[in-house]
Amino acid sequence: MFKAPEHQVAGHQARDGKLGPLIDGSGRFYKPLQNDERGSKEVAFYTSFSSNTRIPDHIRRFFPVFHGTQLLEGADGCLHPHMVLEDLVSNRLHPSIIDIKIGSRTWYPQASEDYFQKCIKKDRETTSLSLGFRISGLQVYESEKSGFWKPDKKCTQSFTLKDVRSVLRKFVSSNPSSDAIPDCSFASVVYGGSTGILAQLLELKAWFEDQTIFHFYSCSVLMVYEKEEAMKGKPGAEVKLVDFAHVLEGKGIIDHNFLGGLCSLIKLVSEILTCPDEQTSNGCLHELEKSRFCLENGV
Ligand SMILES: O=P(O)(O)O[C@@H]1[C@@H](OP(=O)(O)O)[C@H](OP(=O)(O)O)[C@H](O)[C@H](OP(=O)(O)O)[C@H]1OP(=O)(O)O
Ligand SMILES: Nc1ncnc2c1ncn2[C@@H]1O[C@H](COP(=O)(O)OP(=O)(O)O)[C@@H](O)[C@H]1O
Repeated sequence: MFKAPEHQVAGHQARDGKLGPLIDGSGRFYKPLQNDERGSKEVAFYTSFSSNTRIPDHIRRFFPVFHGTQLLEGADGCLHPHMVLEDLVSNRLHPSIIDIKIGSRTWYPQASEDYFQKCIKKDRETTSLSLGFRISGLQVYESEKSGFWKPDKKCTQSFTLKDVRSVLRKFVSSNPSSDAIPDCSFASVVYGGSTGILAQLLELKAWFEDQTIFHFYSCSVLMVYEKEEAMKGKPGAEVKLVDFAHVLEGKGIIDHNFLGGLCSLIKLVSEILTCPDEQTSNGCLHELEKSRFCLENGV
């Protein structure tokens, strides 16, 4: 029985008759091929990546395993080709997830004028240009009672640099939805340690300093952890890469756009580990949370 994934934080969603990813509980994630060239480009990337013997195993583990394509019925009732991918969160109960779109430019060389204009507008209006990445979506598990803190798309799209710093703290805090200063309770176990997120990002960076096989435009780093594990001090946070609809051949050139964004993310995560107590203001989050509080409480 196929259904829309419970834990999707960004991207196109299967609802209102529109196509979006599906899962069937078997540990596989079925991503529909978009019907312009994006779908076929992503399949081409997975096919090329899967058979490329120059990708070391310690790097391959950052990518979802690709199991080919399959025709499935979409939300519109018609059959559509889907990429069959490893479901990156199927082994988790309450995954805290953040999707970070890397690169100061999300448009690729040779993109159409319309696509370029659309991307550059988003890059300028978000932190992509200033910071080298933007947060595309997130959910942070808080408790059985309050569930996930999941800012809506409008809020996420308006994150300023200050918000991004704050959200990266909230992501590893036990009080993400509160107006209080994020407590960063899980920073050391999630971001730190020899196998934590910072170590994984540094491993990826080392590869990106060398690899000239691919250029990853508009690709996201997904960071995932489970609060229950973090509370017990158990490592288990993971960094993954998703969305390869705009990957180009690297042609012997370093992917400076991705590498720059990755370095910037590494810097911000490192700062949280060195100064977990630093106070941050929530910017738009404050306002949105205040209005949500007012709505919920009839104020
Ligand atoms: O449709 P939209 O406006 O939500 O835009 C999608 C983006 O959502 P955003 O608004 O930036 O959060 C979406 O971004 P996320 O994956 O959500 O970060 C993609 O950029 C998508 O384009 P493509 O499939 O990568 O070519 C974008 O899809 P297209 O508009 O290019 O179909
Ligand atoms: N292999 C996967 N396993 C689990 N979740 C995934 C996987 N790939 C993507 N997702 C979820 O779907 C979201 C959107 O994925 P993405 O590939 O960027 O789609 P789109 O091309 O529509 O933007 C991600 O933010 C993540 O929450």
